[in-house]
Amino acid sequence: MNTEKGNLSIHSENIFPIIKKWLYSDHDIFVRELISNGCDAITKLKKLEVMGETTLADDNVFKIEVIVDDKAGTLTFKDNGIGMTAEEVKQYINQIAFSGAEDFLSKYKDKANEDQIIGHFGLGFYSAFMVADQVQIDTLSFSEGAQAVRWMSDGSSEYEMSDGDRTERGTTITLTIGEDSKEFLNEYTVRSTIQKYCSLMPIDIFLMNPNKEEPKDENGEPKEPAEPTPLNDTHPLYLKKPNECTDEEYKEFYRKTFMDFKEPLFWIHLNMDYPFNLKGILYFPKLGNQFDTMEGQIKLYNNQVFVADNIKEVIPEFLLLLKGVLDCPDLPLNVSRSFLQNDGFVKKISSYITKKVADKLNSLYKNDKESYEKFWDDIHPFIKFGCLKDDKFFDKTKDIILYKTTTGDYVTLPEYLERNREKHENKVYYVTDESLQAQYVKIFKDHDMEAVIMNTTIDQPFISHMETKETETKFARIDADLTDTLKDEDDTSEEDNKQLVEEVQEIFRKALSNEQLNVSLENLKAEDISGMILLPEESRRMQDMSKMYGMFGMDNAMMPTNESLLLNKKNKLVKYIIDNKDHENTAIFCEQIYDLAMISHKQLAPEAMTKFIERSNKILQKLI
Ligand SMILES: Nc1ncnc2c1ncn2[C@@H]1O[C@H](COP(=O)(O)OP(=O)(O)OP(=O)(O)O)[C@@H](O)[C@H]1O
Repeated sequence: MNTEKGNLSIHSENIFPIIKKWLYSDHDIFVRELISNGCDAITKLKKLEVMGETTLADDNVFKIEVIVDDKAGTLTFKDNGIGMTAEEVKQYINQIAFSGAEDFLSKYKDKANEDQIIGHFGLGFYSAFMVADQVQIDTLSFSEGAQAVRWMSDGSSEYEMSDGDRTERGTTITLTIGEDSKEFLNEYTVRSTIQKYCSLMPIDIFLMNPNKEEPKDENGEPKEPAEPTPLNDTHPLYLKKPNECTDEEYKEFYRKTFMDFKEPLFWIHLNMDYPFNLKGILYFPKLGNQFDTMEGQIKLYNNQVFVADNIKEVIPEFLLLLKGVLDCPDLPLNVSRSFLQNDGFVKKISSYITKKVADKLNSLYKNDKESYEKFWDDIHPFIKFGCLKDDKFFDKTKDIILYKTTTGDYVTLPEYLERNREKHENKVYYVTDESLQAQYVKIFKDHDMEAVIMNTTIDQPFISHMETKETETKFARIDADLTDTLKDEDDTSEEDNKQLVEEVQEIFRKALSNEQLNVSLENLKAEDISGMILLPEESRRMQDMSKMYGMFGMDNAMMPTNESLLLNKKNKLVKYIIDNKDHENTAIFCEQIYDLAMISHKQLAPEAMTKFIERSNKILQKLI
């Protein structure tokens, strides 16, 4: 063939700089594009062999080699696939590849980042120019008597084609890396890029570096080179049938894929062929400690080619808290994200995944309740978040939501309500901080009562959600009010009691110099409790909200607190105060009782704490 020069069918001379800039954020995807072209070329040849169209040598081993040569300034992708004839290069590279790129650019160039297409599928061969000043193709078609072809372009929309000298079937694509993309001449960068995009591709990928010093043995002699190992796993576990996979294999796949050496709790193997093709494994990770934010990672693949992490248009948001791999060849990934969001097919996939997750949780609850309870502390934030986000998920899981009680066991809401019906009907008492509220928990325990532990960030919105769904049931924090169970009979008449309360309130207000203080009096069964702070549930929720949102600049101190001091009429100290209003010790008793009640309600402010310590010391000294 004579050397042929031509013009690519691209209208704008400036197309390369535009696309380079536009794709700047992840221009490493050219690695994925060129390697997956190599995989396709090999897959096509395999198919031809199956069809009897060609025979392969007995020692034929399919592979893709990536060669980083920093001295020559090149990065090379070599496959032994189907190859191309001169005609095919003209058709596929000069026309299809470039017209594809032009089409891509005209569609997306104005949309900038906010509407990027998912993972830039469809960019193909052309993406090489994002990093290369020059691209050379050397290819030899599998067809008998084919002539090798060389094609070159410097990205200026002109190309040159001539006979090539490749002697083995397949294609080599050599990129002369441009000045501002030199990182792709670094073996480590190339390796991690291949691992990012190609770790599950179906053909073995090897990385070579001809400039690497040969390893030497202790005598300084060159060592026998180690057998090269591929960078990828060509048969990812999710392709196997679930009943053929062992627990160890699932754990191993998890470790390898997420570099997480904590064992996952359990997993769901998705394997669907109809009405759409979806395979994958979702793992429920173990939370490291309570401070770990739940941050999952769902890797999306298209026929074993990595697309992107955590695409919330395809995967329901709450599932992004899990870790997993999903491979869906049917997804229309070369469209914009906003299209995906509104696509009925994508919605079906997403609700299928949600259903599978709910089914798995239900079957675990039914068939292995012991493990389910054991996992609960790790999985509950995820389930609760799912309930808040997705009504269907809530409907499917509402009966298997557990509540950890202060007695240490796990119960469902109906179970809790049933076993506490006598003491407080339709009311769930909860603890948000076990150590801070220890005093209240103790009182509950002393009276054979139980509260549930709701101590994570998700619990407050979850409680509100439950109250809208289960309108009969009310939730109250353990220090919100006093149940009748804690009170003893009181034979004081209402009128007398009212008067007494007013008197005691006056004494306390004076002692504490606090005219706003609300005091109430009850006959508590536990005599040794002098006082408790009660804060109505609604007021506390308001306070919490204002703390959370900073209440639009509103000063927290301006929020009415509505806290009230409940005094125990049966307690000796309280009795003493009532009988000795004017005694010199009365004020100090009032202050101390108030602070003690406050301490088991919330943390004292620094100033109050200092006073409390000083006063406690003074009281002790009086005992000498
Ligand atoms: N390594 C290769 N071996 C054989 N043919 C190739 C190779 N690379 C590219 N081609 C041919 O060039 C064509 C265009 O490649 P390009 O990567 O631009 O698009 P594509 O692979 O068809 O689709 P996509 O845009 O999804 O990557 C391919 O369809 C294929 O026929």
